[in-house]
Amino acid sequence: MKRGAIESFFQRPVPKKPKYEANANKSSHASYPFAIPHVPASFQEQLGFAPAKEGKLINDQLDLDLVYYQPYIPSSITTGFFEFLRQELPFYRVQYNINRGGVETHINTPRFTTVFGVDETSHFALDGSLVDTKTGEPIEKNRYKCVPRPIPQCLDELRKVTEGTTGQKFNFCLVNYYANGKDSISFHSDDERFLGSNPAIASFSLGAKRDFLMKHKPIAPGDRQNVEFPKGLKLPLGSGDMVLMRGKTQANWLHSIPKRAGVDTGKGRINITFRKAMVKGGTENYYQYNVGVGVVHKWDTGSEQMAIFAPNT
Ligand SMILES: O=C(O)CCC(=O)C(=O)O
Ligand SMILES: [Fe+2]
Repeated sequence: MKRGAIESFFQRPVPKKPKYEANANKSSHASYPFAIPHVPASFQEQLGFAPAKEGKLINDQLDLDLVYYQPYIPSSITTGFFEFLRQELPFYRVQYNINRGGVETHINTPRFTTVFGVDETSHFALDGSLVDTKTGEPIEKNRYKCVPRPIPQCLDELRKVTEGTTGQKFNFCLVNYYANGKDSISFHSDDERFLGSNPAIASFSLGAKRDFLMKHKPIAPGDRQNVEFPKGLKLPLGSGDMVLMRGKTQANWLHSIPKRAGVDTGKGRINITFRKAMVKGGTENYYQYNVGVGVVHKWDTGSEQMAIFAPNT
């Protein structure tokens, strides 16, 4: 053995034992960089008890319509489910250029992202191929520039439970991983036309607690003159919580997860949103901004961080 090799062997961190029993079954698809295990059977069983608490309506402000579940996912599985998803999903750190008022700007998305699903015009057949929703025939080869990915079983089980609770249908699952307090999402609304009017979005939190800020969009002078400008909101999203945003919320409110410094900011947080895209532009948009064209990252259990995924290592 070469000198150095033995040292690095002993210095290599020992992977932590996972907090769950692995499921031997996996979701596989040509579009996945690697197979994604099904949710452990014990988690699946516990998901049957969701929502763990009744949702609280928050609709006492102008144009705001939220249901806040504190928590939605049973607390018995939140830590395990967080660790499972962090370890088993492919993640990306997407970069892109935008043109803001003639100025070309390079954006480094300040969090890890991944996305699964396809808009209403197509769906996945059992063999994993895409078929046209109206005709049931295979879609034309050039329908998408991106390669849509089916929602893996481990997220699809949560989607089904969420559809049951909310009475809404979802065909997309977006996942954010905030590695620490430096990762964030700036104020925005999910009001793209491809979601249709008054979209319902179910947004889950797992892992570290992070503040979710909401503020009303500016009201044009002369518009709604006799209404008081609504106060902002701060929801301290904890592991297992779910916020359902619906009605006029996206059209009128912005939301963000700001950067944070100090205690607890070294811990990771996963956000999962379920949405429904109506047209193919939604599929192109979601893959462009949440998968992109860059390298795949996967959780490294030894160093306990996202690492560039190299097959067969
Ligand atoms: O992380 C969160 O709670 C919010 C994520 C979000 O707003 C989004 O992905 O559009
Ligand atoms: Fe959002």
